[in-house]
Amino acid sequence: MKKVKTVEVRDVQIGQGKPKIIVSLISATRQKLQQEIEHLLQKQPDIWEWRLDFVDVHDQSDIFETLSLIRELTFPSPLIVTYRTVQEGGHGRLRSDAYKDLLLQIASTQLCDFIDVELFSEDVKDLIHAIHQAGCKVIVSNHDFEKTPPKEELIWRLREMQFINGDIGKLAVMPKRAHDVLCLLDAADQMKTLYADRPFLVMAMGDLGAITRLGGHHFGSCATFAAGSSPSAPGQLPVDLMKQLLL
Ligand SMILES: O=C1C[C@@](O)(C(=O)O)C[C@@H](O)[C@@H]1O
Repeated sequence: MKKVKTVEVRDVQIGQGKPKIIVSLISATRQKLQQEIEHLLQKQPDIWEWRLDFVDVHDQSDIFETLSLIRELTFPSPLIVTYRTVQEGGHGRLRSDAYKDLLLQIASTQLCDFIDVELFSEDVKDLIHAIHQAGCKVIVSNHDFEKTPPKEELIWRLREMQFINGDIGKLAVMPKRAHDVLCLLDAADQMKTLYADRPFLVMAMGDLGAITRLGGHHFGSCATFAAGSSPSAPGQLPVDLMKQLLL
């Protein structure tokens, strides 16, 4: 087994100890986001994710003000900003250049710790490098909302995420049968045993995949996503339930 570098943000060590619980914020307005955060603060998630594809990103000064507020309310917990594209199950419709510009603008604000970059985005390696230069860490992600690709493909994607220098890799698939869940967990276990030199996380979505959200850490997953006011992906459980049920 390789030595896994942990990723540290203030006093949160990702890749060590308990799996970190990440709560996804999906409200569409600043006021609702504020209410959502105030409600969730008492549940003490480890990490926050702002799903930027749920808001209108055309007014950038508005986005930066909202980001600044989210940062203030959630600090010192680590904050991830994610703009999930429609190709990967989100609402984001920006074209490639605008997607890259947006992520770089966000990174340069220094108001978050991680930016999510989709593995199959254009010039992904350069984009990751530029985000690093701007002082932000990168979660490289890939989502298949239709199916679970074969195990070898899943391992290839996880390895590629670290090869292109993401700080953390993240893979989400949709299982159609129980065997798909086993396939994902098997891929994670092999990744952990043979290849991983940094943290990664995997999840199978939907009810069938819920077990991967609750017990994925036994197979190498460093964190798990929980729902804020409502789930940002199928199968997410509310934070408090997740805390009670983690296996
Ligand atoms: O990539 C992920 C994982 C996720 O899709 C899930 O299945 O929990 C939820 C998203 O908000 C996050 O960006």
